[in-house]
Amino acid sequence: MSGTAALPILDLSLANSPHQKQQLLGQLHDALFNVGFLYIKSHGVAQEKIKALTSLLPALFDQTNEAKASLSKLNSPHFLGYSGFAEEATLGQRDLREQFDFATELPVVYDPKASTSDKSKGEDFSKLYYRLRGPNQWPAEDNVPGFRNAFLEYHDELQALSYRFVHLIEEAFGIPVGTFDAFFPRLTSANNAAHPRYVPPQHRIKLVKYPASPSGLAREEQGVGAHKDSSGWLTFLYQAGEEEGLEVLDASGSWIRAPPIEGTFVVNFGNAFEAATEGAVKATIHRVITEGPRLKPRYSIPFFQGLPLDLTVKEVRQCIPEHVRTLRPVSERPNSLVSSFLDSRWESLGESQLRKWIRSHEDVAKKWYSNEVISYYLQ
Ligand SMILES: O=C(O)CCC(=O)C(=O)O
Ligand SMILES: [Fe+2]
Repeated sequence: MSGTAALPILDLSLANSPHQKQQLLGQLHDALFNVGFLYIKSHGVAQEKIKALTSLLPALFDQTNEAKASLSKLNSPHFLGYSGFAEEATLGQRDLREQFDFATELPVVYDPKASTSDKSKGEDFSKLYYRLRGPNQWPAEDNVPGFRNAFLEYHDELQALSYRFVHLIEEAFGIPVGTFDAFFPRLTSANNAAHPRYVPPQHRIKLVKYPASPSGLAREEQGVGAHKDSSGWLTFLYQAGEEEGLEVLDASGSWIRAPPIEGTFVVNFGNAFEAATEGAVKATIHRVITEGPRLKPRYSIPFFQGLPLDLTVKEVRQCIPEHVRTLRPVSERPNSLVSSFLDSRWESLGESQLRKWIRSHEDVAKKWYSNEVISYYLQ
């Protein structure tokens, strides 16, 4: 049974007034360290850009099966593209949803033969995990007119929001604004000239459809099983429409509903964030269920803020003072912190991401990666 205890809703416009900002930072501190899940409103993302993308979701999913199959993730060593209904599983059970995985539109960089002279410029793309980075599979413009443009504009808005929000987190942590900026170098010519220490990250955006179930269900069905987000640093989830289903596990082990609230995004923290803060901020477990009749499909759009693939959790930790990392007593830190990040083999984000994608999409992995690589990451 799920509860209805309210999750915090933070009004980001309070950041514009020096007086009210302290109130916002106090609420953010509480949401970070005590709740691990929150809504944000007045977030500055233009409503018409959200609408431009969400209004195309029915057309995107209503493409013919043939058109969708032509965009299958199987075509992509970057694990980008379409996964059909119930093709993925969480906790050994099928997730009753279909989805498109998109990302920041970027060219392939992986170069297994990168020379040492390239390395001296900080451009060594020989590591296998750089193969995760690459371009999207776009639907044909005739099938979903305007999609590419709407997606790219939405992406840019969300990227900007995610960087603004990281600045607020820095303030809530009591560390200088801009501490994490090195992880998010902007893709500008000026930056390229200066060779930033890290390669700008690729963010991932999933477009998800949970079907209608007009007759209701005898028992709860799994839209997506209980999980922590493993794709990024922060997640900004847009729930399009009024259909419910998202639930969050609270500290006492009860499921709390997180229904769509107009004009908001839900924000939560990924595994890397939990590992970097040594569990002071939790990657809160959440799931999507279908309970009873749902007359319309439910659409959602999680934006997973990426990090540079060569960044290690140790490097991030060095930017977070000990007094922040130890805010949660050892006894309350989640056991799952013995996550892949604490195994030195997967310490860099790229290693842990490649492991995650190979484990969750063995069919794609088999097509693009060697048996040796697959068995290494499946151990
Ligand atoms: O669809 C939703 O509301 C949440 C989806 C989700 O948690 C995920 O894809 O990681
Ligand atoms: Fe999630």
